[in-house]
Amino acid sequence: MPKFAVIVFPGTNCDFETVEAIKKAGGEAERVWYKSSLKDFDGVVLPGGFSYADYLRAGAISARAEIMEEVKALVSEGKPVLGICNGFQILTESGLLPGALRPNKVPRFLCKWVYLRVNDAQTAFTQFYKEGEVIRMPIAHAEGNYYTDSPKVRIVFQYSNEKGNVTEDANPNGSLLNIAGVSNEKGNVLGMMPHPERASDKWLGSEDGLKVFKSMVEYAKR
Ligand SMILES: NC(=O)CC[C@H](N)C(=O)O
Repeated sequence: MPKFAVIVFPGTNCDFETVEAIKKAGGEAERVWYKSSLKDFDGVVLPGGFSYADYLRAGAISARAEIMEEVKALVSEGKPVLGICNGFQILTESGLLPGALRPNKVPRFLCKWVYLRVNDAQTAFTQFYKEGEVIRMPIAHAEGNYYTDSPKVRIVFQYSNEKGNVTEDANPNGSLLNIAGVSNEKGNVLGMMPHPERASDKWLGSEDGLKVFKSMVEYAKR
């Protein structure tokens, strides 16, 4: 069974839920304090929260922690690395994903349910979805306004309406092309602002996020 490290920085707050979601998806998972080592793990999840209180820019300080060098090594070995919300911010700040997450267009914290269109079902985290599938998950962020000028990016999730139309109305934060999640060219690093772990059981209001973890667990078995 593949084993995942869920890295905990000072201020991380979605680590327990993320561990539960990975276990439900059939993997093993452990919370790993950022001063530890990543030996013996088949993949990594950087969960959400407010690491270092979003000081300077969200994710900027965590991105410079020593453990991120180990994360980079795992990425080059082809292992799956998922960043959720603050984790996505850490991935862009560390250069593991292109682009940046700027303050929301309306500069305040947004907490609400959104619809997403799956644009790329070929990554390590989306192989169990269908291209064009519409899924529902919560967002909770102040700095989720994604921008990039890099062509080396795969658009994985886009904010859409219920029918899957990628419209301006459906864009909560001003992201370029309604981008909610991107991966690297190889498809083994995914960053996403919506929270799949908060949509991983019916009693949470949706289990549409579970396939992110199921896909990742399956990919890590290879
Ligand atoms: N839920 C989160 O991970 C929040 C991320 C970050 N602290 C922000 O507000 O943008």
